[in-house]
Amino acid sequence: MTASTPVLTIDGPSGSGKGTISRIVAQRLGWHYLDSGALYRAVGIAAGWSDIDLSDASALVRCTFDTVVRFRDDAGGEPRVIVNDVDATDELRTETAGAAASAIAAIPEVRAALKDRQRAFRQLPGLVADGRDMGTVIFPDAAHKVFLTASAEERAERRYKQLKDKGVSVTMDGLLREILARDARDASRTVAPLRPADDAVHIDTTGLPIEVVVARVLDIVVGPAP
Ligand SMILES: Nc1ncnc2c1ncn2[C@@H]1O[C@H](COP(=O)(O)OP(=O)(O)O)[C@@H](O)[C@H]1O
Ligand SMILES: Nc1ccn([C@H]2C[C@H](O)[C@@H](COP(=O)(O)OP(=O)(O)O)O2)c(=O)n1
Repeated sequence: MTASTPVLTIDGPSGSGKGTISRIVAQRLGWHYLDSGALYRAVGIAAGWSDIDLSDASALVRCTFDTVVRFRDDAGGEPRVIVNDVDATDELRTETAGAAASAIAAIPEVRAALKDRQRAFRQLPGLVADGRDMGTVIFPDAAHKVFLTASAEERAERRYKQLKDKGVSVTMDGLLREILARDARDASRTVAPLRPADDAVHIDTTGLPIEVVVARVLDIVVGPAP
């Protein structure tokens, strides 16, 4: 990692479009991509595989050190995520994994254990980093910072469509409740809470098509398209 390697941080709540926008922008810029939420999700599901209780902080910290996460490109699709040699991509995207990740992410030692692993993604020619504390804690010196939001209703609707397309059976009411609960937990924890960096550009994506958000973010990094 070098401090001179450019970083674009994209933080925001669940369903604001961080992953989608980050992946497209990283591809257009030819930069690396860090999905930091996948690391927390991976520890959450690895803890589940080992029957570790989500209230057992010391076992969760050991599990964080023991969990090996690898990202494998999938020819333009969503990268596959390999957890301890198992392709866990589909299990990682479930709301159960998201809730487990949010719970373990409130443990300061778990966050500390993942810090260097996240910073190691900072490699030339540049990095797009997506999460909750990318601009505030992991890459506070990033040259470009974005904070994405959207109304909770629209975020729940996006997640509903996304999960329905994958054949997962969910209800809008249940998803909205889960999103609001996760927002509250991520924003209220004492360590690295979900909040915009002071120097982040806010983009409210409610009603904005993906391509418009991508263009605004690219504009922040490289200036307006000719
Ligand atoms: N601006 C947008 N308008 C409509 N749908 C969007 C927009 N941004 C993202 N989506 C869709 O919403 C879903 C959740 O997006 P995702 O990138 O996974 O959000 P996050 O990483 O913030 O949780 C995906 O199905 C994605 O295609
Ligand atoms: N940098 C990060 C990334 C994720 N987390 C925690 C908090 C989130 O609710 C969970 C899951 O994050 P993830 O970005 O994968 O979830 P969404 O795609 O936004 O629904 O992990 C975190 O605390 N810090």
